[in-house]
Amino acid sequence: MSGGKHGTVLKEVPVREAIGLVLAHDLTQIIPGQFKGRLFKKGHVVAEADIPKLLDIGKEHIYILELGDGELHEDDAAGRMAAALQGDGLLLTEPHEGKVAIKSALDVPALAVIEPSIVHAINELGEIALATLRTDAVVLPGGQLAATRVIPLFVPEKKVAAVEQLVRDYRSRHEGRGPIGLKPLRKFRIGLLTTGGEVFSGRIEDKFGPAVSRIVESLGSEVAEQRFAPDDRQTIVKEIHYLKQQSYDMIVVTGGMSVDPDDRTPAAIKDAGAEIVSYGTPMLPGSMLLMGYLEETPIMGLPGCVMHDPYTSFNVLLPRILAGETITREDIVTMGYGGLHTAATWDTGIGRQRS
Ligand SMILES: Nc1nc2c(c(=O)[nH]1)N[C@H]1C(S)=C(S)[C@@H](COP(=O)(O)OP(=O)(O)OC[C@H]3O[C@@H](n4cnc5c(N)ncnc54)[C@H](O)[C@@H]3O)O[C@H]1N2
Ligand code: MOO
Repeated sequence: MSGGKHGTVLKEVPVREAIGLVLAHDLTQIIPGQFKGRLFKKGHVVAEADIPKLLDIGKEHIYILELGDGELHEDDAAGRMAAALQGDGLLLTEPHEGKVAIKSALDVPALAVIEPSIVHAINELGEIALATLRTDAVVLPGGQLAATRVIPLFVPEKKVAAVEQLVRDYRSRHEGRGPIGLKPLRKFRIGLLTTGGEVFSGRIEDKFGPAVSRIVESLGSEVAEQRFAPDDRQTIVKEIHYLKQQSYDMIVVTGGMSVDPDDRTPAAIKDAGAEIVSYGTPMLPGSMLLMGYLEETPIMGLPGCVMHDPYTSFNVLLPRILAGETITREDIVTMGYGGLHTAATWDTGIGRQRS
């Protein structure tokens, strides 16, 4: 018998003597490659047939728990933290093994909007955990963006009250908005201009159109029209003006973004009258990307890598634009830190070395 700080009583009972007793928490089974999840639910009354299953998952003893004053069971604590964090467009799962998932309730993709300082302050409290995606990550319909978790089987209620207070304070400073939220992506109709003499003449098949469409459609938007131009500055300018005339929500120009004499796109985007936020983006792949605005219309120049690299600066910026954000020079500048995606790394093993 061991007493918790606030009078909680935890009693260890050998599994073979536990028939008829009530489980104090969910019990997890893991079969690598096949299953990880709850084998027994909190509150389950142990029956004789359960004994071999309990022994199979390594349980020689089970806990009988009597919570003291001022303490919360892991499931209740995780549930209360998640409830404090819940806001528009979010839904919570049932507490499970001391954990609650916070998911998107939206039927469109959305941008995660997460305040890191509050996440840090909550985790600073200890014994409880809040894990989130990084802010600006894309959350698909029904996708998860955060989870609350309690580390011990029971925690002082005042820890949970401290989380609730942190979130309340944040909300009062931000018109009721919580530190974890979603910005739905709008459905954009995009005008696409593909440059390159080798494509224009039919020498090679266009691979940019399908690549851009796939990315754009995965976020719920569409390429409404695709035009083609040779590597001629005046023609590219004329085509950009044509797309602007059609009132598309955004203009994307592909190819001709680097340093060859035939790379006319950046100069043409400027000549078309665009305000250039940045030509050059400190991220690899996608360093030759251009971000600008033609009046209020976002315009991007996409380098060749977008055709064949699965994750480039286009994947970082496009969701933010679809969420209605205006990209600033500072947004571009800060992409360099953490922006190297071409190296083979130990944690993913999926990167490739490029020159
Ligand atoms: N000396 C340097 N070389 C390169 C630099 C650099 O800064 N200095 N930058 C590199 C980076 S980063 C990229 S990305 C690539 C590509 O840049 P571009 O956007 O200028 O691409 P292009 O030169 O127009 O074409 C490259 C390659 O891709 C083919 N292509 C282009 N468009 C299409 C299309 N619609 N469908 C199919 N294939 C297409 C094109 O035929 C070329 O083979 O430059 C690096 N090099
Ligand atoms: O713009 Mo390049 O893409 O860095 O590969």
